Amino acid sequence: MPDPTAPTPAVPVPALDLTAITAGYERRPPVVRDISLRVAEGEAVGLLGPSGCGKSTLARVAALLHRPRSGTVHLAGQPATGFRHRAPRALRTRVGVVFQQPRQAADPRLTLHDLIAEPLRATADTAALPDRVAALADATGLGAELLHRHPHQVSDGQLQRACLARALVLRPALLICDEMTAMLDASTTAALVAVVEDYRRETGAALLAVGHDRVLLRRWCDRVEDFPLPLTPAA
Ligand SMILES: Nc1ncnc2c1ncn2[C@@H]1O[C@H](COP(=O)(O)OP(=O)(O)OP(=O)(O)O)[C@@H](O)[C@H]1O
Repeated sequence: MPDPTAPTPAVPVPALDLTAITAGYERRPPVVRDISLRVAEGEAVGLLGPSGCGKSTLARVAALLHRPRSGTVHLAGQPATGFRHRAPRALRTRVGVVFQQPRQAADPRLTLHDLIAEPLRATADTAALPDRVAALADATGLGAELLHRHPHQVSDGQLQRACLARALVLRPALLICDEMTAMLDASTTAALVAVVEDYRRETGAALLAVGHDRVLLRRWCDRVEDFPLPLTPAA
């Protein structure tokens, strides 16, 4: 007989819980229909699918950058949808995102240093800024000289390193990599994957990695899902 006075074991709270997400653009038909996906605390999930199937749209919903038409997003058990405008900053900063095209993502007016530092400047934690930027530049393989350059003065690979450093600067509990390595050569891909793995080992952060490369995602992730996903959340 189970002991009724025994404490109930804590139910693990997923890092990300997307439930019945439908999302699209303007008045067009939705590109994501009734999709659910759960990423457990500390888990790395790969999301595979052909071009145009809606993976990036779902990733943007998960990153709280695109408002779904219906469905809910929970981050570490906290509802992150249903707000009148954007989700509160405290929720948005729990997620770090890296996109495929660093030139579209990076503000061309900022030096790489400021690109990395900017999210931290908006917090009360500015004292940590020099050390955090230096450590991330080091981890991502950006030499000090590169940090003074602007995006047009560096290669795509160098800019993507800076974008990854920026995504990690607030130490997110969930990192979303949307085709992060699609434009990169094999050695830069390996270097950036290693940075993410080190970060996850150190912090226990969860990962949602979106891409086309099944071999890479299989190697990188605990679980790989094909898009469209099952209509019920993964166990
Ligand atoms: N800002 C936008 N405005 C209008 N339609 C969009 C927008 N972004 C994406 N779409 C459309 O939504 C659909 C899904 O796009 P999405 O980028 O989510 O797919 P994807 O699976 O990530 O593709 P890829 O692997 O090529 O990046 C496509 O038909 C695309 O044309």
